[in-house]
Amino acid sequence: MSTAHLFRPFGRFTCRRRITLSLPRTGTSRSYSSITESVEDSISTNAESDQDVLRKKRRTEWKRRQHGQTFLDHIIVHVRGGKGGDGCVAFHREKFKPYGPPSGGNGGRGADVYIMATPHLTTLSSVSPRIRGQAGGSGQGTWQNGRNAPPIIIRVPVGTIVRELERDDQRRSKDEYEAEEEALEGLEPEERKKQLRERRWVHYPTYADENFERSFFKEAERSLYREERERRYWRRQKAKTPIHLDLDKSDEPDNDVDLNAPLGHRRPDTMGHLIAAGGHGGVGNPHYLTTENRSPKFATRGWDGERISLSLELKLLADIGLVGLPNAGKSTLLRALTGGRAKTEVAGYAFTTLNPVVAVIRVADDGSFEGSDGAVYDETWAEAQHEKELMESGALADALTRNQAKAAAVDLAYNPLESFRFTVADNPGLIEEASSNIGLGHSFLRAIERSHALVYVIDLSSPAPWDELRVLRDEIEKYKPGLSPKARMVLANKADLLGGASEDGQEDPQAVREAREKLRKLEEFVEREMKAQLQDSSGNVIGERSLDVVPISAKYSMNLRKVIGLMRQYVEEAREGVDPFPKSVALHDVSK
Ligand SMILES: Nc1nc2c(ncn2[C@@H]2O[C@H](COP(=O)(O)OP(=O)(O)OP(=O)(O)O)[C@@H](O)[C@H]2O)c(=O)[nH]1
Ligand SMILES: [Mg+2]
Repeated sequence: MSTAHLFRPFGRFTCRRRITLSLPRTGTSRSYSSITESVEDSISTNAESDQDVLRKKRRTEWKRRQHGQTFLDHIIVHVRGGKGGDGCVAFHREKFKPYGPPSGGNGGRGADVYIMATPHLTTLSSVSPRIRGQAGGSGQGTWQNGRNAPPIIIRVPVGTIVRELERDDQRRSKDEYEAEEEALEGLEPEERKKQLRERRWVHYPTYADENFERSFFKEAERSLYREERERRYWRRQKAKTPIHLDLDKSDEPDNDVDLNAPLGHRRPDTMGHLIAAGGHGGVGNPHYLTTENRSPKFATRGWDGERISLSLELKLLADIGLVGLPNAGKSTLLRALTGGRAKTEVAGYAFTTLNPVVAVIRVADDGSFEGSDGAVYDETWAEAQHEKELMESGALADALTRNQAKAAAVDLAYNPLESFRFTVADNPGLIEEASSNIGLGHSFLRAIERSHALVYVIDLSSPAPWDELRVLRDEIEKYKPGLSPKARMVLANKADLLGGASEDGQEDPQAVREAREKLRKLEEFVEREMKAQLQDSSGNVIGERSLDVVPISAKYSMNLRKVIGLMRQYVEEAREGVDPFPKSVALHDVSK
């Protein structure tokens, strides 16, 4: 290849070696030169026409619709605590005791709803969008109280941010009081009063009208409404400080206690964080027994549980996050680093990647990795097209299927002794003014917020790659101040396009000089303007760190060993001293 001059100081490989295109599904490979014409033909004829770009876009969208539900990183959940059970109106009956005392039991408590971070989950897709706590059991005669409903635990992956939706948020569902108001809306005052009473009181059969006339009942009703006003006041106070939890640590208990064990069995200390309390049970008629009223014929119904709407947002945990403008080649790089295993779409238009994709990189003892065989990673569409052509021409008729290949344990699979693994997140492209919600906005950057290190991917073939870097740094800093010093490396991608490669592989000395000059300028810029300030825990600046600049070609898998080596070093440094199995209870930050 004509770009050897750029990589020479960085990598060990020889750039003139034969590059082969391996097709991961079949294992067939053939010389790169023999397939380039067909691939290039298809690119040149297809890339130009708008219709084809549109077709590719439609295909990506179709794929997203097909597979989009398997991974969820944001969901709105409407939660209801269980309703309390109703109190009971009953009188004790016994032989020779015609007028026994009131004996109605109290209702049981409705289910509380908890949220718990667990390391066993990786996506929010198992969380149901509507969660309803079970109602408490109703009280019964002979002083039998109703059963308390078992609590519900919503399990979410570690790294989930839980936010209660604000009162003015359109997506919020009604709380318990608003729901009642809505049900009574438009009713005549008399009818409204009747319904309100119906929702609060249980009467001894046929005694309802008589109860309403009695002063005991009126007194009880006044005191109930007083209590309710108080409750409503506290509920409003509570809503002023919405729930905001950053579940960064596992809440799972240490031992093997069964969280779903029936009541009465030993329970762990923590069930996570209480987010919606169940309603209290109503009280039975003995509660209203006084010296004046010896046979109260009414009891109260259970209270509604709390209703809240939560937004759950998952911050992915990738060790390294790739950040770059659209079309810089981030997805191509991720595919190259994983030997094509990372299923992330690659195409020549902006915003191909719409969701973050996290892939695991496995590194062997000798520094090799799955993509280190020098394969070519073209646009996914072009590869699929090529594979289709091979299929149609019958070239794959005798090829082993994936399962056969596995069974035969042929050396198609990358299977060396793995010595280190880490995760890398590919992100949608970031553009200038993303903070003003231009392009895809910033929302996806949460995926890399918890990364140990960030890596900028820029297009070296663009006229001024340093401008790209400036935009990226500023946007990241705008998104979260203090995030940009996490950047450790600048990958100058598409280096293969520089150097004036001609058909016969000859280098153009003038173009080579220009390419070298451009790289040098980029390095100078990084050294001058991109230095990261290192701070100690109390915020004092303790030094500066320069970023590594590595020219690569993601498409032709060039210089990637060097990249892997550096990434490994960053991850090792960051993991040092970090407890791999943090266990403490997550913060409950209600300050917002
Ligand atoms: N010549 C050359 N082309 C490359 C290289 N890396 C990526 N490309 C091409 O650049 C285009 C964009 O690549 P992607 O990997 O989809 O870029 P991206 O940064 O993921 O883009 P978005 O997902 O839109 O943000 C595709 O046509 C790739 O084939 C490279 O090293 N050399
Ligand atoms: Mg992409």
